[in-house]
Amino acid sequence: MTKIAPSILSADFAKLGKEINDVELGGADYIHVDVMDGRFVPNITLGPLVVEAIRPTTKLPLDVHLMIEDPDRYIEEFAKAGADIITVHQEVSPHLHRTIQLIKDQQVRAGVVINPATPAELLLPVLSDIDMVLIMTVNPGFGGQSFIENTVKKIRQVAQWRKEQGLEFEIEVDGGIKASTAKLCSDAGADVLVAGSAIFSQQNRRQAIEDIKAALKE
Ligand SMILES: O=C(CO)[C@@H](O)[C@H](O)COP(=O)(O)O
Ligand SMILES: [Fe+2]
Repeated sequence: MTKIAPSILSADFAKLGKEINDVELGGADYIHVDVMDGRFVPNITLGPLVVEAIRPTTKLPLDVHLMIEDPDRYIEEFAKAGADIITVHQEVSPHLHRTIQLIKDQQVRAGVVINPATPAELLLPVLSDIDMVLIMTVNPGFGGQSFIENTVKKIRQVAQWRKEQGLEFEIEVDGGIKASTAKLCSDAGADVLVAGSAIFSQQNRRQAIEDIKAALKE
């Protein structure tokens, strides 16, 4: 069953706990937390203190997407704050095995993210070491951007490698996911769909989540 991970980047930050509760009751599977440093990406969002503050508000896994330079420096802090999954960008992780090990040392699920212009082949050396591959379907930094269709072939490629190698990592996609793009990704092999604006821009979050799930069945 395909999972839905609402991205709180598009939530009302003045009432984050309530927003998280709303999507949890609406059928979300993970809570996706976008951490941006104003360097790797132009935007600045939140840090471990906010992760710690939202941790008690939900039973769902916190899926922490680090869009920061030098992620190794902050992995332990995010883990202690309550992250269940930490994903780091390939583009800022020159010692990827070491970074993955740092995450696993914290008993947290480890994932690697690639930008739309980063070739999927760069994941091959670490595929057997990770719990998640996150394929960006927009350039990271902001919510509400348009889906880049050219990324779908990378989802298919990673899903094929997973099958050939008998691996079990999840494939997550992030950016521009709504009812019309969700099925493309899920048909290509994505197991977890991150959606920010498509869910939080709607008054009825349960309906927004159900609309995405319904589109997968068409
Ligand atoms: O990581 C990011 C953006 O960099 C995402 O998680 C966005 O928050 C997704 O927002 P939508 O494209 O779904 O509005
Ligand atoms: Fe994200």
